[in-house]
Amino acid sequence: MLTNLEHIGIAVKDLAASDALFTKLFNSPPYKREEVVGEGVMTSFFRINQSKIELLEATREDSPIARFLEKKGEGIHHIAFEVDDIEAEMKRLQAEGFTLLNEKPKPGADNKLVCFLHPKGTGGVLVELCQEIVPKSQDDKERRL
Ligand SMILES: CC[C@@H](C(=O)O)C(=O)SCCNC(=O)CCNC(=O)[C@H](O)C(C)(C)COP(=O)(O)OP(=O)(O)OC[C@H]1O[C@@H](n2cnc3c(N)ncnc32)[C@H](O)[C@@H]1OP(=O)(O)O
Ligand SMILES: [Co+2]
Repeated sequence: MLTNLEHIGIAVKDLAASDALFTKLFNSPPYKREEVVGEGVMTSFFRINQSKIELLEATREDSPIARFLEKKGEGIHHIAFEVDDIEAEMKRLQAEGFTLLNEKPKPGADNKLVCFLHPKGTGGVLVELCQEIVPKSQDDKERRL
């Protein structure tokens, strides 16, 4: 089940310059920076109450962000939804005819497992599903309660 709009991803050319711009806009600095090597990105996260904005800068030429910037320039790159069970949701969406861009959940930023849906099948919007990674010990503890 999709439970929440988790974040909006914005592709930027220069993370330092965009951090400064969005800090002014939100009147609040980013709460973290994190590199996701598998995606070829450096991210920066802002929180506005319940809402989260993810800025993404490419760290290599074959990164999806580098390709997007080349073709479309800076701007909204994807929207991400929180899900309670990512594997079940991937199965459901595939059965509904959506194209998954990864067969298995993969590591994202901010302690999440993620999966992307091809924008060609989602009205031209790149959609990310994400599920929080629960530390094994905490998961076990919750099961015992
Ligand atoms: C930080 C980790 C994680 C998190 O935790 O939040 C992230 O957010 S990582 C974000 C970066 N990673 C990804 O985007 C992975 C998924 N993306 C992809 O697999 C590819 O980018 C893609 C969507 C399959 C496109 O790749 P490719 O086919 O190689 O590029 P093209 O440029 O040829 O695009 C084909 C087609 O799709 C349109 N397109 C591409 N990107 C987007 C987009 N972000 N939103 C909407 N549409 C997009 C592109 O315009 C092309 O259309 P046509 O020109 O009409 O053919
Ligand atoms: Co994202």
